[in-house]
Amino acid sequence: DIIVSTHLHLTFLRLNRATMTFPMATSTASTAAAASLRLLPVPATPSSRTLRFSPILRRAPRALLSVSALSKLSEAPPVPIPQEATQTLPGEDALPPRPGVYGVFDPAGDLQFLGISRNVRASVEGHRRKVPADLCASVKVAIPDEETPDKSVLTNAWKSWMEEYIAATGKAPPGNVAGNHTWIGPPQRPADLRLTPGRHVQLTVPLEQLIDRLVKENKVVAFIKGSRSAPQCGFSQRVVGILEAHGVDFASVDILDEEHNHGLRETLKTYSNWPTFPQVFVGGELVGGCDIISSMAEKGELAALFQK
Ligand SMILES: N[C@@H](CCC(=O)N[C@@H](CS)C(=O)NCC(=O)O)C(=O)O
Ligand code: FES
Repeated sequence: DIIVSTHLHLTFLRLNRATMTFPMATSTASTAAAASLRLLPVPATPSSRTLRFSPILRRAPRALLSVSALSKLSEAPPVPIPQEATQTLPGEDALPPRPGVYGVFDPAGDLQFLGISRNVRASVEGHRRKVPADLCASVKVAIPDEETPDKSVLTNAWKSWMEEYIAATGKAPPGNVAGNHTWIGPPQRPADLRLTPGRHVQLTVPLEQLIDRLVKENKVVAFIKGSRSAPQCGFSQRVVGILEAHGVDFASVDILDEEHNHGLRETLKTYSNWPTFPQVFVGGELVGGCDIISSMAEKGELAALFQK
């Protein structure tokens, strides 16, 4: 339910605080701290749009629905989060199950993470379970007036809080810095490719033809034992590790997946004239298996190979 992406580059928008409008896509003011950040993309919205955000005021749930300016991060009231997972979270007035932005603070009051969520309450609950308790002592929340706000409304509110924090401290919250997976976990790996939809579907073309198309349509393909996220053999695991460490954008095919790749294990040996797995193809040609890829990596030859 957390929709913050850590893979995309962020450019900050200058915020016109007098009118509380965000001149969209007009400014790329980035700070030194922002340069080291890889956070949310700037949504391509053509014109200015007015944000209507209100702070969560404890014991004043109606304030949620009033139309007022987005509270500043520094001024939003903190909602304490009980440390014990068995203790219930503060009420839905303070922590609503609604779309919004939130900042999580450690016991010293330092901001650890700024998030966007379609359900702020559920996200905070999730963090409380997964993140060490000493990072999660209180939360500040801003919920838009609309029940189902546009993603750009949330994104802009998040940016405004982030901008305020960076202006005040010169750095991003630790949990939002690229590579920190404490709060939103590591990026998902792409799924393994499958030659067929399943054994129930009768093939109308020979398997060789499917292999041929697959290795020609995908620049780099690794045929491995097991899936990319859970290789079933040390040789395959090693090759996946090397490709990932080099940031190679590659497709993987599990030759042990008899349901979707039935017959591939033997047919590929004939197709490539290579008796073992893994097999790495680049531009439709077999480069080699584990030994070859490992030695190329050691000699620093992989970058050139994958640039071709
Ligand atoms: N020296 C090989 C090591 C890989 C290997 O020996 N693979 C074996 C065991 S996983 C294999 O694929 N055997 C054929 C088979 O299992 O069908 C390389 O560089 O890739
Ligand atoms: S499956 Fe045993 S060495 Fe690869």
